[in-house]
Formats: sequence, C-alpha cells, structure tokens
Amino acid sequence: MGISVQLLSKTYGSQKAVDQISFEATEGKILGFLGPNGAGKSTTMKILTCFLPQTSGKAFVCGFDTSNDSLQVRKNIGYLPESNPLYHDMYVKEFLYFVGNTYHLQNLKTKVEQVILATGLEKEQHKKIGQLSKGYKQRVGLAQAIIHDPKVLILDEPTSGLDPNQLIEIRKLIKELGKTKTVILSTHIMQEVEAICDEVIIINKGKIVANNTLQGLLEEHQEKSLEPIFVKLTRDV
Ligand SMILES: Nc1ncnc2c1ncn2[C@@H]1O[C@H](COP(=O)(O)OP(=O)(O)OP(=O)(O)O)[C@@H](O)[C@H]1O
Repeated sequence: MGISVQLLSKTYGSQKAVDQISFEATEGKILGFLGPNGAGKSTTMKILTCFLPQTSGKAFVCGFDTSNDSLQVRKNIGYLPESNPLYHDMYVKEFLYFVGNTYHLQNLKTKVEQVILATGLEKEQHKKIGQLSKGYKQRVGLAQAIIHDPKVLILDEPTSGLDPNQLIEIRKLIKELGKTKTVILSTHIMQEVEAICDEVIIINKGKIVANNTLQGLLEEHQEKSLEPIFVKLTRDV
C-alpha cells in the first residue's frame, strides 16, 4: 500500500514548487527525500499529509486519495513537520495524552507509556516542553507522530540540530520503525541517508532527478558515496 504519487504539481502564485512528480514508497522501506533548499520537499510532504492541496496530479496514502479522503489519510499517517510545532506550556506527558485523545485512542495510558519508552523520554516526561533541549523536543515531535501507530511516517528533517549521540539514537529509532512502516524522511545529511535509507529520491527545482535504491544510485554513478551524486544532479551550471 504505502504511498503512490502520480504527476503531482503545486504552484504558489506563478512559482512551480513541485512539478509533475511521480513515485512510490513501500512498506518496510525507508525512502530518503533529498534536494537543495527550496527544491519542493516540504511542499510534497505537506500535500501527502493533507496540510496543503495540490494544484494537479494525485497522491494516495494507504490507497486513500489525499484530495478527497483526508480523514482516512490522516488516520494512517504520522507527521513530523520541519518546524516541529509543539505546545511549550504543556508537560510532555500531558501533550501526548492530548494528541492521543485527538485520535480517540483506546488504552491511552499504555500507549503514552510505550511511546515515551520508544523515544527515550522517560527522564523528561514530567517537564514542560518549553524546558526541553532541542533534541528532546524533537523526540516529543517523533512521539506525537507515532502514538497512533500509523502505517506511514513522514519526517521532515527529523534529526536537524541534534547532537551526535542523540542523532544515533533517533536514527536507530527511525530504522526500527521503518521495518514495519512506510517511512519518507527528508534530510540534508548524506550520511544519514547512507545509514538508514533503502531508497533515495533527489528532487531539484520541483522535479525528480533521481529515484533508485541507494546501492543502485551508487552503482549507476560509479561513486562510493552520495554527496558527489547529489552535487552533480542538483548543481546550478
Ligand atoms: N506558502 C508558500 N507560499 C509561496 N511560496 C512557497 C510557500 N511554501 C513554499 N514556497 C516556495 O516553494 C519552493 C519549495 O519550497 P519547499 O519548502 O517545499 O522546499 P524544501 O525542498 O522543503 O526546502 P528546504 O530544504 O529549504 O526546507 C520554494 O521556492 C519556496 O519559497
């Protein structure tokens, strides 16, 4: 099931942010969504999560059409936006109960405890979100994205601003989640893609310029790492 995107476009005024892109993302795989600043990554993710309507084309999440089945799409999707919006005056646990209630989850106490454990928030669970470090706020963002056990996870730069230890922890968690879910994550960190992604899409100026497995991409370009491939495909000449 996962995600299916067909000739998707988004225009802001006269600017084409996403230009007729098509791709699939499948269960049990982590798809790295890469591109320079302004390439259209967040816009695509916002369409997939029903935050924005597309201008044309289609997007399906678990078989549900984002343009006319948004409730079903949102039930099946967990989203960590780039800005990681949180309620800073709420306590961590209080916030997770609040999110769980919006999904009408059963056994909420158990689910909150499980998600706190999974994201390593045990020690911080009684603090106010505003008092947490950036890395721990990011963990709360991830916790709210997975509390309803969605089939699909959309993570927009999930590890930006984390220290190396937190980075390793969060990557481990995403890798674990990717075993049973469809995960799309955007990042500017090439090593992150090499560490956790099975498949890679590179988008440049709204268009897909590469769509392959990580190994396939390295072989196709006869490179040992992703960085030179990214530069070659997205450089302005
Ligand atoms: N609400 C908006 N109104 C007008 N233009 C927008 C809006 N949101 C995004 N854009 C433009 O669309 C283009 C794609 O933006 P988007 O945020 O999708 O890129 P991105 O690949 O996520 O970039 P970054 O890596 O910097 O986060 C950019 O040129 C951006 O300025």
